[in-house]
Amino acid sequence: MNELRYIKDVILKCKYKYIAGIICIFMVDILQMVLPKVLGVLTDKLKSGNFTKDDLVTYSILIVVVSISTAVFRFSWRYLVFGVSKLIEKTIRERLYIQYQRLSPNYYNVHKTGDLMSHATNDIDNIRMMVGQGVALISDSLLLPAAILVMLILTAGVKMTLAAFSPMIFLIIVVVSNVKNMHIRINRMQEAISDLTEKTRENISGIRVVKSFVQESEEVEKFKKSNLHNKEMNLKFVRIMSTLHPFVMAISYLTFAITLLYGGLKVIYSEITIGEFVTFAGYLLQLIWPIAALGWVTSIFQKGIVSLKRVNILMDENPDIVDSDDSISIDSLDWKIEMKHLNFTYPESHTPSLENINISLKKGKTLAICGKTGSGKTTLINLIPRLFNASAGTLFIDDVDINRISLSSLRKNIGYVPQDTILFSATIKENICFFRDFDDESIIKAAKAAGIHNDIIDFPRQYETIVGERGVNLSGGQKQRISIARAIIGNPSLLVLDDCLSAVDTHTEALILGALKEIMKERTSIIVSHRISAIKDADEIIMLDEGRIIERGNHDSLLEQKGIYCELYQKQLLAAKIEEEE
Ligand SMILES: Nc1ncnc2c1ncn2[C@@H]1O[C@H](COP(=O)(O)OP(=O)(O)OP(=O)(O)O)[C@@H](O)[C@H]1O
Repeated sequence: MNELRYIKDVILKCKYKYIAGIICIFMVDILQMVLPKVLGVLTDKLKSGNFTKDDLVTYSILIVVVSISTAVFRFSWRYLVFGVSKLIEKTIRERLYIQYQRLSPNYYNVHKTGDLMSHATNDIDNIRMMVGQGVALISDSLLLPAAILVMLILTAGVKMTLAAFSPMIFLIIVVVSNVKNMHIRINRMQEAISDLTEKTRENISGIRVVKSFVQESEEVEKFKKSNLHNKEMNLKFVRIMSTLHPFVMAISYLTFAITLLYGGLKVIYSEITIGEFVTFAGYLLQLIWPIAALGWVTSIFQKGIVSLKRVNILMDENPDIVDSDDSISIDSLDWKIEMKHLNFTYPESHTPSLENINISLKKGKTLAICGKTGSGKTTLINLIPRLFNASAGTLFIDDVDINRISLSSLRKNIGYVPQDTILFSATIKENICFFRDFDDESIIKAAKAAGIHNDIIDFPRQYETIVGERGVNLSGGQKQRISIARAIIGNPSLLVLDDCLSAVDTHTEALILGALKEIMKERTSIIVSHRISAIKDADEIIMLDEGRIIERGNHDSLLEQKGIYCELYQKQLLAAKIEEEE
């Protein structure tokens, strides 16, 4: 079964446990055959008046032994089969997580987070149910009726057994004809829960925006719609199961009725004894459970297969940004960056986001990128750590085509501060180190350079303060500065700051840039900013507009050009003056 391709190795590794578990289920089923037989023999003995005290003791001991053995085998199969299912669950969850790390950033642009989260929760639960409960139930549903069938034939012959089993043909027809329908409904149920997860995630992460735009009731309405859709999808599935279950139960009782009629007649005509009839009826009563479980098993397997298919699609996905076959690892790069006639269009877009970009940035120099929102600044710098791939022959680091440099050696050398600051639920120290090994001295040095050290030592637990939902609430500017400390602590060869000082005031910005100057002196740097004050000291400044460089030079030469840069500078000067006067 190709659907099992990502868990086949774990199943094979645990095959002996699985087999032992199934043997234990079989033993439970065999032991269940003893009680009806004992009841039948006792009935015949009582009727014939041959029942002795010795019989009483023998049969009582037999029943106790059977009960204890059944309990031991029940415990064993649960321990073995559920143990395997837990291991499969853990392995597939781990593999999924590794796959999330492998996939390229663009994958996350085109797939909903709710969908990805639902793979890691609902789908994995369904797979665990299938390989645990599902396997146990299906074994029971096949082995127990098989054992019962043998015992029935031995007790009352083939004819009576066939008569009792005949209603089951309908059962098989109904279950088989519903399988496709169940598959479709389960798929829709999974899609509905993914949508609901996405809505909840979006609302929680955007709660501040929702509140500031007074959109709470609209959000509740949107959620109610999605919740209702989820309920309807679930109800459609429940409807199938609700018709299936009573039908299954009716079939089991019909089986029992046929037995009573047919078996009763046989007793009347003395073809079988009352004891044999009691045994036969006892076996048939035991048949009710596996028949009833059939609907449940079908649903567990259907859900598991749908979820496996969904997870497999994600696992089959290959990242589009990988090391090339001839990739080279360079750790001591000079970090001379060159872009030659570089054009870039996003995979899902038809309009280019960058056109004919030519840049030459030498080691130790600073390039500043300025431009209106949407002009292509972030796109340009995202090409350097290869978050997106530039076309071959357009982007070079130290004269080596970037596509030939191994991803890890490239990214390890870049200190990147993104526009959106992300801090993890951990201590400030861990957020700066980002789980790499640095001594306290380096951490403090980086924090000082990022202008956040004084803020940190004011917190009661200083560097051990937990940030995030359960910890201290940091201001936007504080988060940005921790993010800068994280980027510079590793002593990167290239420092990339993507508009990361937007949340601090111009005074703090000047302080941070002053401290960073020392660090930037030794390495190549790229700063993206809307504020002229943040970029005016750069060796080269480029102005982007609709993906093209429209002006370039240093601060003085750009002012002389009296173009857009100069206009922006005048506007910002005026705004600063007004602010000061106020
Ligand atoms: N993942 C993406 N897929 C498709 N188009 C994108 C994607 N990201 C950005 N774009 C488009 O590329 C263009 C440049 O966007 P980019 O984010 O680089 O601008 P920016 O100058 O950094 O803007 P801002 O100052 O607002 O951050 C825009 O037209 C934007 O809509």
